[in-house]
Amino acid sequence: MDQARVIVSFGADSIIETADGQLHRALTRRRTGRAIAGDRVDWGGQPPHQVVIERIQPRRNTLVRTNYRGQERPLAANLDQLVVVCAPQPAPDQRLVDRYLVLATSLNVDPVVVINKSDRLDDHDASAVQAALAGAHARACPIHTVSCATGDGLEALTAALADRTSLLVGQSGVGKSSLINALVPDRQARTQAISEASGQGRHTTTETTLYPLPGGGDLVDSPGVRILRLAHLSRDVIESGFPDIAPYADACEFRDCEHDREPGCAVRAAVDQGRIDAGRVASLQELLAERNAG
Ligand SMILES: Nc1nc2c(ncn2[C@@H]2O[C@H](COP(=O)(O)OP(=O)(O)OP(=O)(O)O)[C@@H](O)[C@H]2O)c(=O)[nH]1
Ligand SMILES: [Zn+2]
Repeated sequence: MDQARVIVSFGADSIIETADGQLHRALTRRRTGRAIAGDRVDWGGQPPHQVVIERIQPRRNTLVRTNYRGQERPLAANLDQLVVVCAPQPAPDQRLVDRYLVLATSLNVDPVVVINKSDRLDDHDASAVQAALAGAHARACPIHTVSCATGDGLEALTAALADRTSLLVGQSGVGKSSLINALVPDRQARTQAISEASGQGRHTTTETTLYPLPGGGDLVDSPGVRILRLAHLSRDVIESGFPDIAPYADACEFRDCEHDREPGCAVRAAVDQGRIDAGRVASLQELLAERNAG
């Protein structure tokens, strides 16, 4: 059986890239289940028609989107790295950065931070960005400062992405599309090839898509993950996304302490003593509250 990588999927159809670099539209059998971007699959049939995914290889992890009812939809599989993109504009949002760091923990992947638009980064912006990245500092994440406009820092980032499958996340306008364009020089041709392979003029730009990088590794762009619900995660997973707070949380008097005004709250005490960042605690509280509400 031949092996391939799933590039994008829509319903029961997928576009797969075979070992020889060809893109084919492939069908999934009902018993095989739905393939998603990043899946490694065994396929058979007669390209370019009647290509069938016979088996989806076991996934290392699965990125899921959860709707407000708690229903999960798988978006991408086999991620190695979460690239959190931020920029001086739009102003970085610490709560969102902290949510992405928890997402990385829940997927068991390494977070990497990219500060884009270095060409626009003055001292005032730089300190606002650093403040929002308190969680990245606490977790000792690699941080790459780059500019898609000037090319500054892109070489070092390319090296950090080599041979790994990296999911790009970040708020709207930070430059995720610009980064993909800068790192995947044949992106336009690729998008064209995907739409030709898919036939029927399928609209694939809103679907989670995998882009192979010329220097090895892949980038995953997932518009669906921009709405980030984490209410389905366990308290343990959420807390392990906060290694700077976890030791104090363990010392709170109540196991389900919300680190608000509970007596014997070691987290509050640590904030008062300047040992942990108050913004980080606010992020943790927000996630725990959503969990309790959900
Ligand atoms: N000055 C400067 N502007 C940049 C840089 N990178 C991207 N931009 C600009 O920032 C704006 C947003 O970039 P996009 O790449 O569309 O951002 P995005 O994160 O993909 O946005 P969404 O698709 O809404 O999620 C565009 O006007 C880009 O031209 C950079 O390095 N420097
Ligand atoms: Zn507490």
